[in-house]
Amino acid sequence: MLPLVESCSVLGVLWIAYTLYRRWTRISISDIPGPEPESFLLGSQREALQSQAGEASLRLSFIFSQFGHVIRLKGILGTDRLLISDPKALHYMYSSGYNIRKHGVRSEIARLVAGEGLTWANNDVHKRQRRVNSPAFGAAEACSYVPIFTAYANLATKWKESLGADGSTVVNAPNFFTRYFLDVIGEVAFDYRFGTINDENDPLATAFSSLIGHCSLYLGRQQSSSWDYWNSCPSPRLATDIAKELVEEKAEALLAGNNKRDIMSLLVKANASTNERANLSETEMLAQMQTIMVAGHETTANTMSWTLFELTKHPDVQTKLRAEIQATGRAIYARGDTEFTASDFESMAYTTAVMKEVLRFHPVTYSSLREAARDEILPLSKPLVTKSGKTITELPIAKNTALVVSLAGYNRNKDVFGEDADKFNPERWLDGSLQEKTTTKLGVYGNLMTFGSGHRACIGWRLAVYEYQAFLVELVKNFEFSMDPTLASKIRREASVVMIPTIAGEIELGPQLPVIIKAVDIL
Ligand code: HEM
Repeated sequence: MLPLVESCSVLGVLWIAYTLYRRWTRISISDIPGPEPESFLLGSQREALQSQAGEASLRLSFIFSQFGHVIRLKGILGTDRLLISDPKALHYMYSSGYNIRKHGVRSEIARLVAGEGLTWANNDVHKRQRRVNSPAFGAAEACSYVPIFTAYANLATKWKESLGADGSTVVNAPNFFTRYFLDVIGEVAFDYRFGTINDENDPLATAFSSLIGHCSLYLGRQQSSSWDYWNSCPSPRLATDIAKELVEEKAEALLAGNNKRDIMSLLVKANASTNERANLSETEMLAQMQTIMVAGHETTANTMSWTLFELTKHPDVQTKLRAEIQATGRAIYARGDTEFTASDFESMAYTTAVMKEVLRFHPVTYSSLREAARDEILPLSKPLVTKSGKTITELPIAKNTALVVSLAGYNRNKDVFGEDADKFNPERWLDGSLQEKTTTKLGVYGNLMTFGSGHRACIGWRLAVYEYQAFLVELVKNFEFSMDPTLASKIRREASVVMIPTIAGEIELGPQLPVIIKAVDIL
């Protein structure tokens, strides 16, 4: 047997030879400009994980704006990956089906958190799962949930009970919204009452309530060992057990001819009418429910928190928004109704503009990781100058190249959203300039990448938009929002699984956004 040193030397030589062979024979992206990595071992990973959400992409996009919106980043052990916010490249990627697939690492994380559901699946399995899920997420279904959204949003008036002598109080927005949006998704998805708003101790709510919010602070920032991470997570087993009972209950209701409209009942129904080879197994069905809970509550909850943050910074926007909400409210009253409907929501141009601007400026899912399933050529919107001085309009990439899609970077691309794309300005959605600028269509809402694009775009986006609007309308109708300026400057866009507000220096305290609220006289 060879002594250890000699064995290691042989292995080392083989590894170097293999690396050189790969370098000579494969398409290389090493000529694409990018920042110097912090070290060979970590590449730019630490910067990407420790800086604020989207910051790396926004800053780097700015630095390399003369080269276009594709940047090479170093991963661990010298591996290359591309950070992309170029509209044409993204359009190509998102219309390439599974040739540009979800990255294996992201699929694995999705499997650990939510099981083998939609966010985990790839290729034919994803296609099959998506087909069964789709009927539960159509436009009509989303509209039918508006009364539920409005009823829960109404409960926010409870804040009035805690106003102090000066007529104001401070609420930590993310804590509040996480509980509210969990209750809403419980009802819409399962027809199940979690009761977290009233601090009822429901076991399923406990299992879900912080699955992303709390755990992802660990996962995203890698501040602790994976052991700490799993210790901090609520029991996925418990969630599965309860989901199992619910699926059985829905199946029995379906057999008894009881047509319920919650997502799980619609899913059970769609599955029952799909032929056996194309339907979901029991494990897959349970994973869908876990997936919907995970994907569908922290996203909307944090979007609502970032909305309040912007409203505190822009009192003028708040005033204009409230005026439109009150005017629409009066029109609803005049026709003899009491609640906003989906078509009332759609008629509110300024409110919609504010929502789109928040979704553009604060995409809570700020990046997405893909990989090329085969050698590809990415078209570019603008010519890119490589490090060796070549100008290219197409970028060849090798099979398995990791592609970091910067949703945040694209949403602030000046070629798409105008020269003031770095500013929060709802008016851009009303002055007509965006339509003229936009050449490449992406996304499912407002040409934004906030809900992703293509065959893996957010399946719950319609539902999310109505839910978001119901809460925005109710809150702005009832309250005025402001913030202590010393705290406002300390708010961080924390790069967790979703973008969470925290306070600089107090990250270990979890999500924080202390907003001062005051009751508004309802006209
Ligand atoms: C503001 C709220 C939301 C935002 C910003 C958001 C964002 C996204 C994004 C960006 C993706 C695509 C990720 C990728 O490309 O890999 C996605 C996928 C997904 N979203 Fe949402 N989402 C929101 C709300 C919801 C809601 C309310 C639900 C369910 C009720 C939901 C369920 C899903 C599911 C199941 C997927 C996976 C789709 C697939 O892979 O086929 N989302 N979401």
